[in-house]
Amino acid sequence: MCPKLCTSGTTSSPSAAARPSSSFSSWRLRGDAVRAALRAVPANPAPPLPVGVRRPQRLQRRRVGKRVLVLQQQPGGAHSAEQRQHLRSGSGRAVGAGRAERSPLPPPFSPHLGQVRGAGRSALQVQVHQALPHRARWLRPLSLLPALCPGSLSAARRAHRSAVAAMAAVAARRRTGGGERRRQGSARRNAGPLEARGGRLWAACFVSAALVAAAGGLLAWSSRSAEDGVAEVLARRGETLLDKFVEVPCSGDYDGYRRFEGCTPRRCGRGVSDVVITREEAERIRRVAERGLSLGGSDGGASILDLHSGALSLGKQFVNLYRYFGDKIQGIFTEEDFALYRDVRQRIQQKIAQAFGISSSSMYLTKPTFFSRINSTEAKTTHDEYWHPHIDKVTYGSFDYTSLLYLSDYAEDFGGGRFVFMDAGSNKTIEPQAGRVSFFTSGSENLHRVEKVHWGTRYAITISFTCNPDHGIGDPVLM
Ligand SMILES: O=C(O)CCC(=O)C(=O)O
Ligand SMILES: [Fe+2]
Repeated sequence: MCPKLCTSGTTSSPSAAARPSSSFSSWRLRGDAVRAALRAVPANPAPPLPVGVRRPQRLQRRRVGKRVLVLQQQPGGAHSAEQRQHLRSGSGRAVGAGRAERSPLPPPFSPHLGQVRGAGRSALQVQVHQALPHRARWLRPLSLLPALCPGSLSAARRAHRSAVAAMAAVAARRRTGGGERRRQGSARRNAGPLEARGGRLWAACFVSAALVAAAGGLLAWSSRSAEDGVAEVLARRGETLLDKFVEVPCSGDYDGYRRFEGCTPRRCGRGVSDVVITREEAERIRRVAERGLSLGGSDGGASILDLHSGALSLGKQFVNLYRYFGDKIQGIFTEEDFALYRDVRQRIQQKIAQAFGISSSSMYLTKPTFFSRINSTEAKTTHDEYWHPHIDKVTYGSFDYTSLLYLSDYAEDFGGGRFVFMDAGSNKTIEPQAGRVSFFTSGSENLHRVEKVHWGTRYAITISFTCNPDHGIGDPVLM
């Protein structure tokens, strides 16, 4: 048994010279110790980009029916030069359908910025605006106050002015003595009824405004979870969905790629199932993720671990787990962990094949396949910005079918962090729960994003499939 984590069919092992030397006595090393050790690692020359790796494009247009979707990528693409270097100089464990190739670029969250343009009213309304701060939403109904009771407002203002005048008169009387008494009396007499009337109106108005604010607050509360726009919940946490499937018209995205009949989507859509993977299995996989990610972790809120390439978030960059930890990672993962991964992957693949009416054997696991761990820590680099709307086929190229296996529970382990399909008119959300599998065709018919995580930690694993055998990869295995 190879003590290192390998991908089936590969024989290469990390160069000993490139490994951190002394400080790695245990895989339990975390954070600062790991960072310090890695600083001691000499930089490696960057070989050319692997064949087949798509260079990030700054602007991509996708046609969805009559609508034009413009996707803008952040400057620098998905990875900085430094990050690319780390990964390119990795151990080269990836295997595509039996042929060796170098490690792919890591998967991290697509830092794509979604933006939609369209002709007139038929344009797809992608709601990417920033949510108002929570308190501002509560206050918003108060702006309706003048419209609700303008009369009472002016009466209240008049009453206020009269009261001020009366108080001024009292002060003047104190200053000037009894001569002013008569005038003050009349001022008070004039102010009295007005003040009372205005006060009552003001109180009534205040109460109604408070009611409106409360109702608005309630609305804001319910829509806060959606963060933006109208949302329909496709899968609620707590329910057990057997086989939920919603068909959506395919985009033309697949036309730009070689078609593989019997696999390339002709029928598009999205599905959710809570019975493919058990909660116990999800919890076991989550423990694998926790162990792997405990070796590193992003300074920002989003960390990934790609079992296939070995890409692991560390600070503001990525390192290759296999390269930098070498033999030291033995003990982190067991044979059973990988058998479980394979089993889970197979069952998800079969589920997808069944839902889309294709043969499971025509689909191939593709890269990247990765664990994600998200918390509410502020993003430090664009790689931490997981919440941007994106299309997997644009982001990852080879994807035809995307699946997500959730490993923790929305509203119990974390707040925010729901998955959102960004549809015209009404977004559709999926509330993660441990063991829930969500899958969908990867084209722009399934534009999506993840809500920001407000508290707690969210774990998931992305497992995706391609129809092109050349883009297929083997399951990661412990050899
Ligand atoms: O974690 C999720 O729910 C979605 C992640 C995602 O969109 C992706 O990996 O492309
Ligand atoms: Fe995605």
